[in-house]
Amino acid sequence: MEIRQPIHSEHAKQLDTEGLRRHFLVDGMFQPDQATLTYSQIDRIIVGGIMPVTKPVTFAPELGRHTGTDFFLQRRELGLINIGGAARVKVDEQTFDIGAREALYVGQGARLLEFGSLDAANPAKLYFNCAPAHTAYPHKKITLAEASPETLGSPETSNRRTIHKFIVPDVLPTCQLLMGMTQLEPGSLWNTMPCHTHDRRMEVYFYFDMSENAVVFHMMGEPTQTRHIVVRNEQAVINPSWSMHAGVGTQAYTFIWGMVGENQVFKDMDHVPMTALR
Ligand SMILES: O=C[C@H](O)[C@@H](O)CC(=O)C(=O)O
Ligand SMILES: [Zn+2]
Repeated sequence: MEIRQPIHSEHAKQLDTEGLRRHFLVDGMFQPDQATLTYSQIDRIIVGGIMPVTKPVTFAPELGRHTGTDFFLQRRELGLINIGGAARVKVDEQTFDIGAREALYVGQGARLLEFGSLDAANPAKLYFNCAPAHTAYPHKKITLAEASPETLGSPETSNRRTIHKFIVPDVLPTCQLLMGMTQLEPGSLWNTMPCHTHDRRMEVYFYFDMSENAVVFHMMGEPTQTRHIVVRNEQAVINPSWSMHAGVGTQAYTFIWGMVGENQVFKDMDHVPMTALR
């Protein structure tokens, strides 16, 4: 498991391209028959990918070595969204079939997790966020139809997109984790612009549905000190609370956002006036 230290905005603004990528970009998340984990000390979120191909991937109690607990989710909750083929996930005695673009919430206290693909030729790709938790809420599958949708933007401003809120208080209770998936309409290239910060929550953006030659210029930094990171298919960016976050692609794309921190109010954002951006 890789550890990322928290970072001050005064340090971040001095970084060059390589430095920004080292601190904020998460790459190579999907490895055959493996789980990959990146632990950010910002709100202690763990970001990762699970791609079972020839055999199931398990989260056995030993994984608790990373968290100093008897088992991995002893004091944590986990949310995942499947961006690949059909998956079967076993959580202790329960079994969940998670199709493409469906989500699963696993509450605190789950000991044994097993992630399998139903078809090795079209393996599941389970992108997950995991955060410290204080109580056990029920495990729950969330379909795309159950995710509370919100369509924003317009073709004129190239930001027409639908925000599918999978893991939010309107859909199910969690300790702190919020997750959703934002899909851009063909020809729309901008996400989250006009942009915002939320000093009370950090956020990770994971981009996918991109062709080999497509890139997203992900914008981050203090609103008056913006920087960009060139992001390719299936890469994620860690956005500290002080950082704005938005992106523009060379083609339409989809991304998963996940947030942890102080509150769970989706609309609790500090909107940045367009005239303030530098
Ligand atoms: O705090 C909320 C997050 O930044 C995203 O939900 C925004 C987003 O998906 C979008 O506007 O495209
Ligand atoms: Zn945000």
